[in-house]
Amino acid sequence: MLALPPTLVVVRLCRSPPRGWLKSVTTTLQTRQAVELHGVTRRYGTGEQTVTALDRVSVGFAPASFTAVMGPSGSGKSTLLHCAAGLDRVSEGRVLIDGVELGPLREKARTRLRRDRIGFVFQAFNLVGALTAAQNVELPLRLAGRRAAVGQVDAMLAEVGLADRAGHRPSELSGGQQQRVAIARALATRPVVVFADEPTGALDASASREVLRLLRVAVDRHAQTVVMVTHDPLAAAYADRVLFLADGAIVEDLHGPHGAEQIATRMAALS
Ligand SMILES: Nc1ncnc2c1ncn2[C@@H]1O[C@H](COP(=O)(O)OP(=O)(O)OP(=O)(O)O)[C@@H](O)[C@H]1O
Repeated sequence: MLALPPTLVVVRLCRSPPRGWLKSVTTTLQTRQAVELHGVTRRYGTGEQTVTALDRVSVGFAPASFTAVMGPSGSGKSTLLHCAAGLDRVSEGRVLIDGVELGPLREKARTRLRRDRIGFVFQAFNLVGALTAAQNVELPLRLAGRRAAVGQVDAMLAEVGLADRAGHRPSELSGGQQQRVAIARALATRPVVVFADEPTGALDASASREVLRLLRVAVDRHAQTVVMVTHDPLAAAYADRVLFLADGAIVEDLHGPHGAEQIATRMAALS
């Protein structure tokens, strides 16, 4: 079957006299964003204790793009990620994943959408300690009520270079290997978007490079969208775009690949 690109096709039909026949058909092709935030505000607390963690943020993340989100501590990076992923409710504004607006969804539908279209990678790996690497990778499929196709889990593990570790539990793997299992798990359902919160924060330089390479492969080979929070300019240099946050707002949107030094310079200038 022909795989259509993720585009939104808007067809406008205009009725016109005298016979009510179709006068014109206008077809507009417009690229749909994998993730969209429109005027998103997130406040915590009430009264004088109110903290505005995100302040009217509007941003879109294109299909098959890799974005790094940077900014000083407390600037709203994790809040942005959690609101975009539907893990946190927004105070104002709208969030769309793959064209579906999260706001009106009930919790069950929201969970299903997260399960089917979103992958997560966290700094702390968050693997299930009692399960093997293969069982961890298969978990999101099982939670979605699906069974992995024959060889699917092995293929995912091979893709992250861990074909020979399928039967190992997380405690028997290094930090870098655990994070690679977490990436295989995040990608198992072939989600539209992968949100990564400091995925290299707990890793050494060589394990970090491998994790970032795998996220890059998800974008370049599988056309997935990656949004990654990081403090590390070296990690951000793997992205196509760097968003800088300050006080809950986007203060710079750097497009195109940039070197780590350039990113570090921008970051220093903004903080
Ligand atoms: N559940 C919460 N209750 C109250 N305030 C919160 C909550 N979560 C975040 N905040 C506040 O919102 C602001 C943004 O927090 P957030 O965690 O998004 O920042 P961050 O840029 O990810 O920081 P860091 O780099 O330190 O992880 C901070 O001032 C934080 O204290």
